[in-house]
Amino acid sequence: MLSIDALTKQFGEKIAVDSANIHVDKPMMIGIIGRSGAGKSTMLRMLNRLSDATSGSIVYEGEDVTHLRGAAKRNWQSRCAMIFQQFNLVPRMDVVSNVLHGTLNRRSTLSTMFNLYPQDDIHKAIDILNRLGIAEQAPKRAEALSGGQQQRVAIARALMQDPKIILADEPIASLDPMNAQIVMQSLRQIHEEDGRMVIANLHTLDTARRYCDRVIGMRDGRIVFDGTPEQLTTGVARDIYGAGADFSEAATSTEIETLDRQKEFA
Ligand SMILES: Nc1ncnc2c1ncn2[C@@H]1O[C@H](COP(=O)(O)OP(=O)(O)OP(=O)(O)O)[C@@H](O)[C@H]1O
Repeated sequence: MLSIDALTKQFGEKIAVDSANIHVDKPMMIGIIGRSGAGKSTMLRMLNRLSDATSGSIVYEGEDVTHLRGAAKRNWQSRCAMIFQQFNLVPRMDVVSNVLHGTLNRRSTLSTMFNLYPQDDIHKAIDILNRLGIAEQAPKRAEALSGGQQQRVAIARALMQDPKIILADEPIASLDPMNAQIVMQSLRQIHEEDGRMVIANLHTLDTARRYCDRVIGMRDGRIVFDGTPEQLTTGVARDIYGAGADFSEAATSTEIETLDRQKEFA
């Protein structure tokens, strides 16, 4: 389904991603972990073609997407929608319009200029917002929402494109533990109910373990681990993070589990 072979990105002397191989044969939820600078963002950006690979290939369902250009590249980008740590919404625009922005790729310049959206798209946007539990926020300006709500708007915008793959670059890094949990649950729900593949860069181990079917560990541009959450032992994690014997998992925790424990005792 998705084959990444010897994918490499070089910035001058720096090899940000070094000959990465990832093969995925069915839609799953994949977490990419590793310390800052390990190459996680560069990997997702190459997948989405925001950044061109220096060498190697990305093949999705038999189609080589590594060198697509023009309309074919835009088509690929709408099949693998990306969400970001900082949500990338238009702050002063209302929530529905932000979500409808997800259809820009397939709308004419004229309808875009005059902000004309087909009724069907508006209904679809509201349905998606409803599904993510934020339909009542639809008329508000994006900037009036909490971070967790804004990230769900960003997910809704991505879903407008009906993507096969959702790429999430540190989707919860700016959120408090409660909102982080809601956003990760939304991504998991989209994966389970729609069968979409989700690939998320996560800077915390517990989140990857808890929500993902498969975890990929990167260190200095290389994939040093690819396995199930169960296989991700503390020893393996120490290796991924390049930490010493004093490595503490708590140092990479979003405290989601702590939050759950608090709920249990409440
Ligand atoms: N446009 C660029 N020009 C030069 N070097 C870059 C560029 N983008 C990334 N790098 C370098 O490539 C390496 C990998 O960066 P990348 O952002 O992919 O890592 P990351 O694992 O996502 O880290 P973070 O979590 O901090 O974003 C880093 O050393 C970074 O400095």
